[in-house]
Amino acid sequence: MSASAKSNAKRSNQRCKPRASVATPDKPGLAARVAAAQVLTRVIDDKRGLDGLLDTRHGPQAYRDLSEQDQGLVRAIVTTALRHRGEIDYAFDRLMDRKPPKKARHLHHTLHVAAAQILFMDVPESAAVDLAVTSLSQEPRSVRFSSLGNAVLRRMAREGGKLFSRMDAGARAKLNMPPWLWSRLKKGYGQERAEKSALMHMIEPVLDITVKENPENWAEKLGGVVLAGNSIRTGRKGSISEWEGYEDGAWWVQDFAAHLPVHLMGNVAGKRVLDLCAAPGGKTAQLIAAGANVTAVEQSHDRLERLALNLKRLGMGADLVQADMMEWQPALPFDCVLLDAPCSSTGTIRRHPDVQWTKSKEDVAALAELQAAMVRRAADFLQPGGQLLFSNCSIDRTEGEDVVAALIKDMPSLKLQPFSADDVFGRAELVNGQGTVRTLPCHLDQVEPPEAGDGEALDPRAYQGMDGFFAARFERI
Ligand SMILES: C[S@@+](CC[C@H](N)C(=O)[O-])C[C@H]1O[C@@H](n2cnc3c(N)ncnc32)[C@H](O)[C@@H]1O
Repeated sequence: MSASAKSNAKRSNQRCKPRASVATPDKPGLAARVAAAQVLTRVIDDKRGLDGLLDTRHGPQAYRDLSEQDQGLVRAIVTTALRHRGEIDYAFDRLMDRKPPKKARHLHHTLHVAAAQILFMDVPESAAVDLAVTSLSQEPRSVRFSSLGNAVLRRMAREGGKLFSRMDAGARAKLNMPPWLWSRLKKGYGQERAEKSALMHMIEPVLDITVKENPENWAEKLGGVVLAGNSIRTGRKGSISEWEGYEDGAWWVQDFAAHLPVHLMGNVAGKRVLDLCAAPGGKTAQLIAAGANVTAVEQSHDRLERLALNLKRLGMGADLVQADMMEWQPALPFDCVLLDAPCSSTGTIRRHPDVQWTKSKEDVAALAELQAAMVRRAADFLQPGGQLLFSNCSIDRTEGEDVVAALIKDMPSLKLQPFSADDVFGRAELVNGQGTVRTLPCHLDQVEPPEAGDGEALDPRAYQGMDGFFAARFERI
């Protein structure tokens, strides 16, 4: 071969080298593991939310190309890896003699995907190890780590379970929370409630729904229990569109905690109610079901569309406005305003274990400032004597109690109307000394699981707990 042909062949070989992240999914189960590592990379390194990444229209190509069954496997692996992230790091720290470079991200995420299966899932360990090592050896950035991966994962399969034998459940759960969030919880609510909440984060809960009417009837049909009012804890997880009553719009998914703010507004029948930051519309639906005339304001076009579709399924109507509430101006003041403000969503970690890895204390501080500005703006939309309900799904006091404490000091036109246990179905533990409602994942931990039906038997802990939420009620002077 001539020198120039050799050099052309070399160039062509270089062009043909497999590009980063293209692994040949030639073994059963490999494509799902490759996709799981990609999704985990986007959550941890790019701080992207899991819901968007596991969307069958917008998720990464490697995920969208999978069968429905493999997509389910990816979801299970990634959520397990996120729920147990601290334990997995702890195990690797003890089992690796030589630490790989921090920037070896493909290696890092592939090992986490394998460890989630080995330590916490019902997957044959040999398959989890073999597929991880194949994935490493097919990826140019990681090929040099494949024997290291093989050694550490085999060791994890042999010794991983024993590493935790002397650690109590609370200490294990604490490992799985980023240190900043753990110290906020401990400082805010004490060691016991912080540990119990961390434990709840490790279990995916069953779904709660709110029904338009006949809660007892629906609880029986869906194998659940009535928690209070129209809120039902079903005995189920999974694909809701196949459940009885979904098509007919008899109910919508809403955690017990998320259903409280509208309940706390009292009787809204016949009142003009402004629902700010309204999508996807669980609280809009509650307000309409309670007989209010609702104007719902939402900034995001896509999310407003989703709200409209949700109301359509429920056979409900409201005035829908796409606007930034900080700019919008209504023609007339309202009797009541609900501001369910954007927040860090740290109260929803049980259902969204990515949240604690995508949000930071800087995000919390910025959101708390935004919430304070939003409450001030929301007060302008009320007539004198009108009621403002401010809520969000953060478990950080910075976004709840602290916002309210500052408003009490410097906003004389708003008077806090404290809640009592009677406002929350007699549950005194949900009302704090400030007179605001503070729920935590460790609350509502005595729910009687429904009688076992013929469906999948669930961990009884999946029936306990609730989302973290905050709610404060003001009167406009
Ligand atoms: C926590 S979610 C609301 C959940 C909703 N209330 C429910 O119960 O289904 C917050 C919503 O506020 C919207 N939002 C954020 N900033 C806004 C603004 N300046 N004006 C109007 N909506 C806003 C977001 O797009 C998001 O849909």
